[in-house]
Amino acid sequence: MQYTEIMVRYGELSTKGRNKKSFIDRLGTNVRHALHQFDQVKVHAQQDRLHVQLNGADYDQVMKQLKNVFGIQTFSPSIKVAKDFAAVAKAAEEMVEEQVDHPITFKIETRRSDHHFPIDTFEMNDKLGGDLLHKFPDKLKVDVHHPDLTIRVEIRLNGIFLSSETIKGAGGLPVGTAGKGMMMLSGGIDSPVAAYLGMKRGVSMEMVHFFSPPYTSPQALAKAKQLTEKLAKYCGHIKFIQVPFTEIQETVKEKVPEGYLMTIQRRMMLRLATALMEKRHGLAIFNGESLGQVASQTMESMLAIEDVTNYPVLRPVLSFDKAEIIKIAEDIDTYDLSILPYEDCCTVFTPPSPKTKPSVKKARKYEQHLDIDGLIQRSLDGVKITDIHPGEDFLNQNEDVFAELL
Ligand SMILES: Nc1ncnc2c1ncn2[C@@H]1O[C@H](COP(=O)(O)OP(=O)(O)OP(=O)(O)O)[C@@H](O)[C@H]1O
Repeated sequence: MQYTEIMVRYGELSTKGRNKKSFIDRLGTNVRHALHQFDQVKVHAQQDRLHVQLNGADYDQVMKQLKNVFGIQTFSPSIKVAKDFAAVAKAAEEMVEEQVDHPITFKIETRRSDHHFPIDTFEMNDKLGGDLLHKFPDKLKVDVHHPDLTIRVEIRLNGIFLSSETIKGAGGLPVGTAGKGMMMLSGGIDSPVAAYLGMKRGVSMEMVHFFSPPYTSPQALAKAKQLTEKLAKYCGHIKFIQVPFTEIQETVKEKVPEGYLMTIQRRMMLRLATALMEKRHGLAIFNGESLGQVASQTMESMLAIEDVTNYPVLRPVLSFDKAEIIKIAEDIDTYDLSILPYEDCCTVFTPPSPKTKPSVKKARKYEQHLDIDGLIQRSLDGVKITDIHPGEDFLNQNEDVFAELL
């Protein structure tokens, strides 16, 4: 079928009242970004729908990219024909010929925004339905309630559009409409899922990754970058901020009682994320914590850790079970990467029995022995930022070393 455009239906954003225009504009920009490799494609973001004019581009390839754009409810490959019944009938016949190879039920669903067109919706349904029944008596039967195939006809000012498939989009809100967030990305299973869910609600994420050479290897860093690459397809590109954490961890280990090692390390991470956010104009910190999953993920622990920041700390997977998180990780293709063997900076310095109910008072007291400002500043001085795009390869540069680990 020579489709001429993909018709895109908006999701939740159509209910956003005054903000609707900026949401639609942002979605248009995001779709243009996602389709930038198709030179001939033109994107028109209008009030009720977004139209992707193919101008000869491969519709399958275009739809594959569209599936990753948040803010899209559904989309349909469509064919534009002249405003003339014979042209409509010809295109509908071609659709049936191509898509129907055994007897099915069908209906025609017409919408008419051009009220000057002489055939109204009822007449079009009737006439086109009759035409198809006449042409395919053995293949088609009408069922207006639960048809196997619905042929949609839209009569608009600039032409008549026919479509028969409705494909589910990624849902959510366009990335960028909720502002910028700093995602604490570890390389485990949970934080990439949390990043995905945050982006799905319109957050433009920057990844913050703490690494501790020589306790953590270059592969652990490469893995976090590769996870970022997997997520970049939802927004075009993502800034990856790698933050050296060795000196902080060594100092904390030396000076803080074992039960509070993890709490103080997390407080330091949060201080760093806060400093980066202030510099980079973010609005909230995101992490992959799920309530009760491990010692640091109790409410007491969250309270003791969040004590060091005034920014919201958002946890998109807070109430999910591990199995539910894994299911999303599999769906977004981060799971296999996340379970590769690696040593996270937290795992290396995790005490055998961290406090599950640390107190804010004690955490503050133990930190009195640390040069907090100096440690934070030296870590910030070593920050490196990379812009990561879909398709980039970080792991295979380390293939041999990985093979040894497996
Ligand atoms: N090296 C790191 N760099 C950045 N963030 C980290 C790092 N380690 C932990 N975090 C953040 O702290 C959260 C909790 O980490 P923790 O290791 O306790 O839990 P987890 O359940 O294993 O999470 P994940 O599967 O995301 O690693 C992570 O989800 C992540 O947001």
